[in-house]
Order: sequence, then C-alpha cells, then structure tokens
Amino acid sequence: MAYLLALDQGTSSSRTIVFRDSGEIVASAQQEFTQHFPQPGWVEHDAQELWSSQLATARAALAKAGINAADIAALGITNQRETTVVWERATGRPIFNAIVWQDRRTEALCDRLRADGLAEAIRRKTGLILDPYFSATKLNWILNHVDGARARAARGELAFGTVDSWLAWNLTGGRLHVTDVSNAARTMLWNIHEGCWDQELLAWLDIPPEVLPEVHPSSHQYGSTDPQWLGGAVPIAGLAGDQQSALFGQACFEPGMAKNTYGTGCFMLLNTGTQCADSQHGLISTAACQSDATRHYALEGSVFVGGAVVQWLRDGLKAINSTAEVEALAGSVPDSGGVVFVPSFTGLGAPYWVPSAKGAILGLSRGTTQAHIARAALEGIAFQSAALLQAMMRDAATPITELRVDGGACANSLLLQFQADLLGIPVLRPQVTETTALGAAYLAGLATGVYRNREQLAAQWRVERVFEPTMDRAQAQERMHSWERAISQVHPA
Ligand SMILES: Nc1ncnc2c1ncn2[C@@H]1O[C@H](COP(=O)(O)OP(=O)(O)O)[C@@H](O)[C@H]1O
Ligand SMILES: O=P(O)(O)OC[C@H](O)CO
Repeated sequence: MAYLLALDQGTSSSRTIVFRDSGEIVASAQQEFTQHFPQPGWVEHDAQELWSSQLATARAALAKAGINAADIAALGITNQRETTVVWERATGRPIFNAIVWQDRRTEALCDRLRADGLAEAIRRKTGLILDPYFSATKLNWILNHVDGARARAARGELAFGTVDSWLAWNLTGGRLHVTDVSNAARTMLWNIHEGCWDQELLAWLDIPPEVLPEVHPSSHQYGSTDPQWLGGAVPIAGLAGDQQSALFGQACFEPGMAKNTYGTGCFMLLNTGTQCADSQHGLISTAACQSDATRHYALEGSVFVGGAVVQWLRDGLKAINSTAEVEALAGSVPDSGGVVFVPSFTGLGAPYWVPSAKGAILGLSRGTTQAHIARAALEGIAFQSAALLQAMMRDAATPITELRVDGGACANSLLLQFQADLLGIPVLRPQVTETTALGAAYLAGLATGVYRNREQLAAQWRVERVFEPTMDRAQAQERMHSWERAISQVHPA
C-alpha cells in the first residue's frame, strides 16, 4: 500500500489530502485565506498567504494521518487556474498580490486587443475566448503597473507563474520554475495545438519570454520538495489545473465523458480525446491532463460564480450562518416563487462572455422571503451549468449521456436534483467528491509507478448517488426559458 499527497490550492481555501493508492481519503486539512477586493471587479490573494496556508495544511494532513514524508510515494499539486503571480527570482518575494482569475481589471486591454482584430487569432492558437479571465492580460498589467517590473523582467530577474508554479518554486526552495500543460493552456500565451509558448502571442501581449516557466506533462517527475518543509524530501510528480485534475480524478478518460465541478465557480469539462474541438457555442478548448507525449483536449464551460453565491448569502445577505444551511433554507419553500437569481457578480462567463455584467435578482414580490432567494440562488447555479451542457451538446461529436459531479457545493442534493431535472440526464455523485485532489494524486502516482495505467484508475471510481431527472421536459424547458429571459435583462443583446 502506498500513500499519495494532494495539495489542492483553491480559490476559497487551501487544502491537502492524504490518499491511499486505493483512492480512499486517509486525512485532510483545510484553511481559508483572505480575499482582497481592492476595487469593484478586482480580486486579489496574498501569494505568501497562499503558500503558507498550503504548507500548513500539508503538515496538518500528514500529522492527522499519523505518517511522515518517508511514507509518501509522491505528491501532486492542483490549483485555482489563471491566477497570476510574479516574484523575484533572487528572493522569492512576490512583487504584487496574486491577481485572481475572477479579476476584471484588464477589460480595457481585452477591448483593445479585440479592436486590433486579434480575438480570432488568439482563439485559434489558444482555444480561449479573449477575456480578462486568463493570465496573460493580468501579467501584462503587473509588468506595466509595478515600478521597474518591465525592465527587471527583461533582465531575467522576475518569474511568472500560475499557482502551481508558485507552490512548486516554494516547495523546492526556488530550484524549480515549472508548470504543466493544463495550466499553461490557461495563460493565453500557450499554443495548444503545437504545445509551446507562442512567440506571436508573447509579442501581442507584450510579455518577455524570460519570465516564463518550463512546461511538462501533468504526470511527470518534476523534482523533490526541500526537506525543511515536510520533514523529508517528497517527489513532486503531478501538476494540474484544478478543473482538468477533476476530469482526471473523475476517471473521465474516454471522449464523450463529462464532469461538472461546483466550487467557487462551476466548471464543466468534456473529454474530446486527442481532437481539439472548435466550439461554435461559446465554449473554450483546453489542454486536458497529459501523462505522456500524447496531447489530450477538453471542451470547457466556465461559470464564474457558482458556490460563491452561497457565500454571498452567508456573508453579504446574512441569510444563513454557514453554507451547509442553504439546503434546508431553500428546501423550506416548494419553489423560488417566481424569483430568478442571476449571480453574475464578476461578469458572465461561458457561454455568454459579458465581462461587465452585474448580478440581478428578478421577479421579487411582496411574498418573497429569504428562502425564495436562497432557492433561486441554488437554481441560478444549476441554470448556468445547464446552459453549458446545452452548448456542449451542440458542439460535441458524441452525445453526453450522464454528468459526473464534484466540488464543495455538490454536497447539496437539492441543487443536484434540480440540475438533473433541467438537464434531462442522470447526475452522478461519486463516493469521493474530492476528485480535484484525487486527480493530482493519481497523476503523481502514475509518474512514480504506483499505478500502471488509466484503466486501473477508472476501475477505482465508485458512485455514491445517482440523481435521475424527474421533471417533465416541457416544464424543464419553460424553466430554461425563464432563465434566458433573465439573462437578456442582465445583458440586453
Ligand atoms: N451545502 C452547500 N450548498 C451549496 N454550496 C455549498 C455548500 N457547501 C459549500 N458550498 C459552496 O462550495 C464552495 C466551496 O467549494 P470548494 O470545492 O471547496 O471550492 P474551491 O475549490 O473553489 O475553493 C463555496 O463557494 C461554498 O459556498
Ligand atoms: O478554485 P476553484 O475550484 O473555484 O477553481 C477555479 C478555476 O480553476 C478557475 O479557472
């Protein structure tokens, strides 16, 4: 029996999980960190806090499991993607807060690139829709706004990385400046067809190549942790963006298999195999996890506010004391009473792509209570995900017959039942819903010989509950229409 350690650096919290090679959870530790909102539409994290909270949870998880570094076969890192860190190579100090994927400050730069007619060329090279979401414009912003950064970057004094790079750098005491294909694909600087940093993109985005990390497959022997951190050297053998990692952890290895992760945002990914699909319906193409020289791809729909709307019910509206309470509150009324909640607090992502959209609660009446709003908030998560699946079904070569789900908000059965009702296909919740972390553990285990192949991993996937659609299809369609009407009010065409 072997143990694998997964470091899962998410948007809302840092988490570490110790897995047995069977995929069973042995112990876990989690720590929230500060969200900084310096201006409307801006979202930042303190990169040092990301690292210190991640390290604290790694140590705590090992202690809870009663094991030490020598017992760990390998560790994998998975992370919130696109979030951009720039640090000094000499000192390891970040020169600015991490600019988080949700941050919209680079909208004007995106508009300029669009006006220059570059959106389509960027989409062809990267699979991405030109939007502030991705790292490139955030990196450009840091280089332009931090005193002296541009000159220092050109001299090779600065390193750029997504959060996986930043953690790998710190874990190895500054020996490794690396990332994997699934993270590189989110920067908008990586050519997903050729598998390389793209010189034209670097020129358009004004990024000096000196800042870039080395890129490897997601399952790869990257190096070892500095013994000072975990009490011994542990091989780092997996890096992956959290959503591609979840696709891997859900064992969606065959083309046509899809998963939706309900975390801070919602991310639906469909495996398209070795074919890079070209979406006609507002989805993006992205690199899936890679374990050898063969490139794999996924179609993705990204919803910027998913479970975060429940945090807003807790922290903003103060309708609940804990996120777990939302199910009981929403379940205390039979329906949303005509309320539709569009939770686009940080713009609308796929398939609409409206960076400037704001959230809205529509259909209020004298009878509306917090319970109706809570229910409409959960429905808003499901409506956004259903719009993604509809787009995916139109784009996909093969029909999607079921949806595997995971992430913090998938604990909510009311949400998943409504999701199945809207979609008209079964929604499958696995026994291990920490599939993001599991994917990273699997990638690390594959690179170090703990596992032989993907088939062995697929055999370990177990369902906990299947949510079958029960709603009449005409009613489901009418509900989707009410959602689309609300969207057109938030964002008049
Ligand atoms: N019972 C619940 N119902 C709905 N949402 C929930 C529930 N429990 C947690 N959440 C939401 O799930 C999110 C956390 O999920 P998680 O997968 O840990 O996110 P991340 O990886 O983005 O940090 C939070 O936004 C939280 O509000
Ligand atoms: O931290 P999560 O789970 O909300 O995931 C964030 C995504 O990676 C952003 O693209």
